[in-house]
Amino acid sequence: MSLSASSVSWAVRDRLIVDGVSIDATPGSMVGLLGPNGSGKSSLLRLLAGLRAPSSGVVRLGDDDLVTLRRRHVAQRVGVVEQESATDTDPLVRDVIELGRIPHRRSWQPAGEHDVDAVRRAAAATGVLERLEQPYATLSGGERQRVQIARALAQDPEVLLLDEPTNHLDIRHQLEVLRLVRDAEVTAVAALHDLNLAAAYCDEVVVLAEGRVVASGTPTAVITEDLVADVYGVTAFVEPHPVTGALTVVWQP
Ligand SMILES: Nc1ncnc2c1ncn2[C@@H]1O[C@H](COP(=O)(O)OP(=O)(O)OP(=O)(O)O)[C@@H](O)[C@H]1O
Repeated sequence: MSLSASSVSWAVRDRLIVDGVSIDATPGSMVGLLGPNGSGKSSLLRLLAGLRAPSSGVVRLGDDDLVTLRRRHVAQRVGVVEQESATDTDPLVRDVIELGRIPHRRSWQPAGEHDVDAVRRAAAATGVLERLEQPYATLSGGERQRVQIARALAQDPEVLLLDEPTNHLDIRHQLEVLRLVRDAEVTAVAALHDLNLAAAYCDEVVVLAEGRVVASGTPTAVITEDLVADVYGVTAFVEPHPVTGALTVVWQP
């Protein structure tokens, strides 16, 4: 399923946080949102998720304007992994992942066999199967992040929106999570800070600065030494890796 934004803006009081952004995530593709702190990545993801309505412009899920769709219809199709997910109860890991099944159940229905299977599959895919009976609050930061990704996968979404899904993870789990998202049959949009990971896993990247798109396209076309200097204000060397050929960004300290 495609997800697109056309000239989407979002303002708080007089300040435009997202300013006329257009992006197009084609079915099955993985789009990376790049840009410095405060450039509007999380705000844009919330607009794409329908958690906020744009001040102007349109977000479309498939052919439909997101604001016209019922919440449940969206929840059955769009999974969201936000940066911090606080809970005010003390659930087990199993309960947290099972939340992903709620949009697929009638309100009075308890979890069925299909739901239990979906939870186990998502937990196995994210490496948290052994943690299912552990209180969520006692997990490490990286484990919590993987449980949140498991919750979104258990939702069996067609679109997955992820806000810095790798920021707490060790390198093996960073690679595993991005591989999982790329290989899942979903359209994914992920805010990422690591340009090397974005280049390795994204079909397209969109670079934001002060709420506006300053570049978009394939990682190789977009992630250049000039762009890094302009957008992040740092010097980098961008070259194909001598062994793998992958685009590699090395920082000048
Ligand atoms: N509800 C709000 N009220 C006021 N300002 C807001 C609100 N939400 C976001 N902002 C501001 O909008 C700007 C963009 O924030 P956002 O979280 O979207 O950036 P980001 O690119 O995700 O940043 P980071 O990389 O640090 O996570 C920031 O300056 C932030 O302070």
